[in-house]
Amino acid sequence: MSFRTQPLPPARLNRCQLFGPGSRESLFEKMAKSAADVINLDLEDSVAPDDKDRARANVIQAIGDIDWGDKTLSVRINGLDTPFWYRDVVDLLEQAGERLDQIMIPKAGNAGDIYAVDALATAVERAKGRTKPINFEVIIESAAGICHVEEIAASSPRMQAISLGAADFAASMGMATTGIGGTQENYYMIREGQKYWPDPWHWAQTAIVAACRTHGLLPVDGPFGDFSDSDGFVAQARRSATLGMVGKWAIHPSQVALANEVFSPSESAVTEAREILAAMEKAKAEGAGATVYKGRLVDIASIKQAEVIVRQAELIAG
Ligand SMILES: CC(=O)SCCNC(=O)CCNC(=O)[C@H](O)C(C)(C)COP(=O)(O)OP(=O)(O)OC[C@H]1O[C@@H](n2cnc3c(N)ncnc32)[C@H](O)[C@@H]1OP(=O)(O)O
Ligand SMILES: O=CC(=O)O
Ligand SMILES: [Mg+2]
Repeated sequence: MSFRTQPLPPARLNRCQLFGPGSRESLFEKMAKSAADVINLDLEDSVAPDDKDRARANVIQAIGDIDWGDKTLSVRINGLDTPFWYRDVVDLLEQAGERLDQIMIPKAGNAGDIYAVDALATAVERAKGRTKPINFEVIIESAAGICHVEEIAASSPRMQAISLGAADFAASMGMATTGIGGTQENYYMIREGQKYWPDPWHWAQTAIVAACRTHGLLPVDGPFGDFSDSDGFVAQARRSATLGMVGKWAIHPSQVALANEVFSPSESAVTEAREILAAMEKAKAEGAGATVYKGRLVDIASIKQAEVIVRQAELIAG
């Protein structure tokens, strides 16, 4: 046990991040009116190379023109291996105004990548007298990224969240699939003639959760490409929530309500968590560190588990 206290992540909702291409401005109002907690206007992989300048200009215009309510507003910039990213950072920070909360850095490979964006963002903020420092969120979606996830999580005080990007991650790892997230047909075990499909994303997710929890960031599950498969989306999201992730991307509006539902604790879970806290209060008053709740052990660790659920319920209640 370390003597350091584990830092809490930013106290804001991140149950669903809705993405839309910066080149499709007809979607922006719809995104703003959605029930997503976070909006990601994309300048990266959903925008064709010839459309990058137009998409950047659209996004800058929309950040100022549209009422985004109390959503966290984020723009995904282009990767550091492209000629586009520095212009994304400079123009966003010089022209987009203070409504922009966050920049999403894709394909981060090590802490140096975040340092580079931090240095540029800091220079532009100082030059322009921007008073609200821009936050960062990062996508882990490469072999290098997952190898260096802990140093990436620790890389800058601007860091708020890390997502798993299943599509690029699969490509970088050389995984034999074109699916984006979810169950993979050929990733199965067999016992007595029965097939069973484990989760190929599990280890990368847990590595991200551990890095995020160590450094007080929000761990987020990325895209689920087959937006016609709502059962598959929910199953993936439930696994992510069970592992400690706080939310999931939506790449289509049909996924927003599903993500919000999975990442909001149910009434019965909140009631049970509150009852566990009450049972432990009673135990403490009686000088005990452990007691029995509904026939099972609860102890001081159970308080921390219950608090995770109650904290999320309180955030949702506002
Ligand atoms: C691997 C990655 O990097 S994922 C992240 C980057 N990718 C993206 O940002 C892609 C985001 N998603 C999209 O671009 C689109 O949803 C697509 C291309 C997948 C599908 O688009 P469409 O064919 O227009 O979808 P569809 O016809 O089902 O849309 C239904 C309605 O939802 C709207 N809609 C579609 N996508 C979005 C969105 N992302 N946000 C808000 N509204 C949307 C449509 O405008 C349409 O509205 P209408 O009923 O008022 O006409
Ligand atoms: O950027 C997201 C991904 O899955 O790749
Ligand atoms: Mg990607």
